[in-house]
Amino acid sequence: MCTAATYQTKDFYFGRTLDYEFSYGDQIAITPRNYPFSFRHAGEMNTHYAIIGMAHVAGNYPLYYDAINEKGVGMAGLNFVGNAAYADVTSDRDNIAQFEFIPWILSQCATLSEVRTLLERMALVATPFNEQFPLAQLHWIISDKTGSITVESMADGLHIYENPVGVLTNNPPFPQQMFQLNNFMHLSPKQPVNTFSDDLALTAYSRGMGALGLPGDLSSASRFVRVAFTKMNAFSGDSEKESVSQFFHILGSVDQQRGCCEVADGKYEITLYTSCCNVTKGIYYYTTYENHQISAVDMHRENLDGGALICYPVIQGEQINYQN
Ligand SMILES: C[C@H](CCC(=O)NCCS(=O)(=O)O)[C@H]1CC[C@H]2[C@@H]3[C@H](O)C[C@@H]4C[C@H](O)CC[C@]4(C)[C@H]3C[C@H](O)[C@]12C
Repeated sequence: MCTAATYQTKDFYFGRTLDYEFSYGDQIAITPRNYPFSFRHAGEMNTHYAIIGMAHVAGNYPLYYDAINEKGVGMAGLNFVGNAAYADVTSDRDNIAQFEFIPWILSQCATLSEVRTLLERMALVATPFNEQFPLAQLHWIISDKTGSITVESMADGLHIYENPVGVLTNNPPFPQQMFQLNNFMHLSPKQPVNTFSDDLALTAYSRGMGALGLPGDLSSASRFVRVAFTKMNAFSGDSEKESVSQFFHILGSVDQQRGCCEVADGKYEITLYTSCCNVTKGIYYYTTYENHQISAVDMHRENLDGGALICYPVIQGEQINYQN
């Protein structure tokens, strides 16, 4: 399972948890402006906006999981297994392979409004990267500081939904996730008052009772409600450190601990990494399951006019700050 979220303070933040039982081998990859993209059905693109994100790099190609561009747009792909379906190539569309979707959008859109325009003539097609990497069944959240959309390519076509809550998890399809929030409209960060019955002396005997009923399990539907509640009520100072810290706390609400979600005998899904991008400033912060210290890569500390990928390894292993 995975969860993505946005957060606005002075700057705009975008990130995700990547939950799985194994890692594909990830790196923080910066695609500079003159890296040549060769799209399978949509031609060559030799100059474009710079991109930073988490990727598996295969044959010098950045297979992004989540990324932002230098203009302030963020995008993440999350599992949508059993529901994702990709189209056949047709002559009247921009045919973009599923693995090209993040580069296609982030290389040329400076705003969410430009994303919407580009999506009008795009089809997500079933062209795999290679035999080793078959199609990933995903859906996507795309955001800028003005809002978010969800993109779901299904058997009945490409769906683009406004995403007013700015979060995404996995199944079921997005309209169902949004609808189920109706069931939780009574939740509140404030203490409840007794509306149950005037004839009973019911009291709020503990802090936090306003959110009694918030689902605590790791299912995708429950994580959607939990992260939506946390994000919509999250409050922090607007400095960089306060914002980044608060963002990791928001996604911490859906953290997956090894042992709680068994996917096969003795195999467990865990939060492999959590990212938090300052989209405004082009900084990719992350923590991993084994390393709670926040690490960061700042795209603007690199020469973004280059033509070769710039990659940083994911730093693993707890960094403990001994005080004596
Ligand atoms: C496994 C990842 C999604 C994690 C997730 O959503 N887990 C939820 C599990 S569940 O549904 O709730 O059960 C996805 C996110 C991005 C994906 C990768 C990116 O799409 C980039 C390439 C795309 C290639 O087609 C396949 C390899 C790949 C490198 C993908 C491997 C894998 O499918 C990734 C890493």
